[in-house]
Amino acid sequence: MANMQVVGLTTPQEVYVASRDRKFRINELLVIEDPYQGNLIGEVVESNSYNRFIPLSIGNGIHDADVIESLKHLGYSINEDEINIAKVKLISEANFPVVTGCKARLPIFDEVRSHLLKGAREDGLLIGEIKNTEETAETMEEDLRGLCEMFSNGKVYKTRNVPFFLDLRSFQQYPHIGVFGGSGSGKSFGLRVIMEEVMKHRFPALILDPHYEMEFSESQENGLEKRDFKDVFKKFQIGEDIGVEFLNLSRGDLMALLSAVSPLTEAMSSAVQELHLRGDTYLSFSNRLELLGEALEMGRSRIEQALKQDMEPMEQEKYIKMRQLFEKYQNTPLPSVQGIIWRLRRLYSSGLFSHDIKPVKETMMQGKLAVIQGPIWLLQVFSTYLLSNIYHQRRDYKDGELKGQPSGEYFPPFIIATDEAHNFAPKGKDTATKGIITEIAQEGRKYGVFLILATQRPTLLDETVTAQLNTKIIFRTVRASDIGTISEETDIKVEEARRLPYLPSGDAFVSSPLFGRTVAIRVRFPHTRSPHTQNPLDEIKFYRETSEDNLFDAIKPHLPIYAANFAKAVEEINAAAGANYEVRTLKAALDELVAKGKLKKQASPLGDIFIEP
Ligand SMILES: Nc1ncnc2c1ncn2[C@@H]1O[C@H](COP(=O)(O)OP(=O)(O)OP(=O)(O)O)[C@@H](O)[C@H]1O
Repeated sequence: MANMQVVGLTTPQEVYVASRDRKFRINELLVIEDPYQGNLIGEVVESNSYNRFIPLSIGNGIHDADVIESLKHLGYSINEDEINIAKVKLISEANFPVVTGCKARLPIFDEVRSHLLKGAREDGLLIGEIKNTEETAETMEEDLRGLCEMFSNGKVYKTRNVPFFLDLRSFQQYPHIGVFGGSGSGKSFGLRVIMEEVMKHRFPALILDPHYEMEFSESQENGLEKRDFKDVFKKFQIGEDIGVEFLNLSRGDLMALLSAVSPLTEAMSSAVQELHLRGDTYLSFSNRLELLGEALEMGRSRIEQALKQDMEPMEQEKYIKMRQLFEKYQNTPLPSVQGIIWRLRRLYSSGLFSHDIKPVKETMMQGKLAVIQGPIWLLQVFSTYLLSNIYHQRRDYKDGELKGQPSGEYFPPFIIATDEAHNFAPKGKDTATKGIITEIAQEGRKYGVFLILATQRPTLLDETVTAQLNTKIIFRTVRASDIGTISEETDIKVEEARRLPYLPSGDAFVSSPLFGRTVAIRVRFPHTRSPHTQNPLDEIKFYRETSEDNLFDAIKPHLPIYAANFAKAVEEINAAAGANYEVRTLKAALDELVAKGKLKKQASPLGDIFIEP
């Protein structure tokens, strides 16, 4: 075993450890054998190596002199040996400064189990591995070994480190999770892994998916273990599979929907207040608005005049209705009515009002993941309604149960996840969704409703919400303002914050009150992949090849093709290949097949002939 010793000045929080024959790795845990205080556990936060070619200087130099002095005392020859020095932070503060010169060593698993594993394994979401714990993992029990697959340098392999679990049971105490990281940092992989784990536990969940990437039916090609999630998630497109039932909208819901399209002016809000009536369907509400709009445009005298004309009874009825509306709502400004109308039309044309949220609820009731897809504006509109609806159903059920008078239909605890969370709960701006997300962030715990919010820009996320995210998973972050926010909002150490811009994709720090410190992890390789992982270059190649194959199959029966009967061939080939060639483009495509050697071209007195090679 490597020889390691505490060197230099020590404090109850921090020591330097030196070794001649072992390089220290950042975030590894060490046991410091203090003769008076017993064994103390510390974590390497900085690691340096020196030899005679590199002058010895540590950190800001304060410790130089006494570190060198004590190295000499301990028998190191500063000018000859390689010396490895680690800055080590004690995980729990010691009572006194650590004794200089005392021995340090790598821990066996049982000594550090409580710092690495929390909760029962069967309740854990297996997120990945704890960095630099190989040696300690060797003393770990068999059934904790090699639990997940990792991916590095193009290779997939079983982890050799201690696994990292997030304890699902502890969500009740520390409910919400933030996932932060810049572009390409591994945030989407991370979110995917979390959702896969949630599905493994059959915990009801929904995810808002503005990027159309949360698809779990395709396995990673190079994964070792295949896992099928096809039966435990369901994808819904807003406006196509799901929507909101207009009849069930409260006035508040309706206003939230309209304002999610574009913020409502005060005049518009009060117009909605007046014009939306209990029991309104989309048709009755929109008719009322359209007629009122027309009436306000015409004005009273022109309506009266129109009514004096001879007209069809239907027409007459319309003008009578317009007159009534005019009398009742004449003080409503026309631009407000028009503003509401176009917002309403936008919602209608999205298909939102042609469906309901039943399929989402059913999916969640069955302990599955509902993936909700749509453009971000529509997701905002829809999720406001959806989240309020299911959260309040859960809350009412639970409150009823507590009061001993169960009311309402049962709805299970659930998880809500989203990427681009700063769009749903932005700092300093009101959006339709912000209210409900803040409410869940603050009170969801009581009802077993948990948030997983991912964003590239933690600084743009509403502070109240950020403050409620107990567990934060932090990937590579480059922007100084975001590093600032992260430093303020987590217990991440200065040394770790400094490393944030350089973390490799897939590495992250997890800051969680459950661990009481930041844990450095690498996220496991997901079982499934996003539908966008195909390289655009491959996509083009694939498309070209398949369309060439299709064309070849379609022309085969027509070979040989003479230039003279090209026009006739085009029609038949288009019909057979479902294509849209013209004489000119077909000729070009055939020439390309000739160039590829799939066809041959012969010159003849009647023009070119294409034949099989
Ligand atoms: N846990 C991981 N293990 C191995 N490789 C990873 C891991 N996470 C990410 N990567 C690599 O980094 C790439 C980018 O990761 P990912 O798509 O998750 O980034 P991102 O942070 O979500 O970026 P964006 O926000 O732009 O989508 C992946 O395609 C993959 O090659």
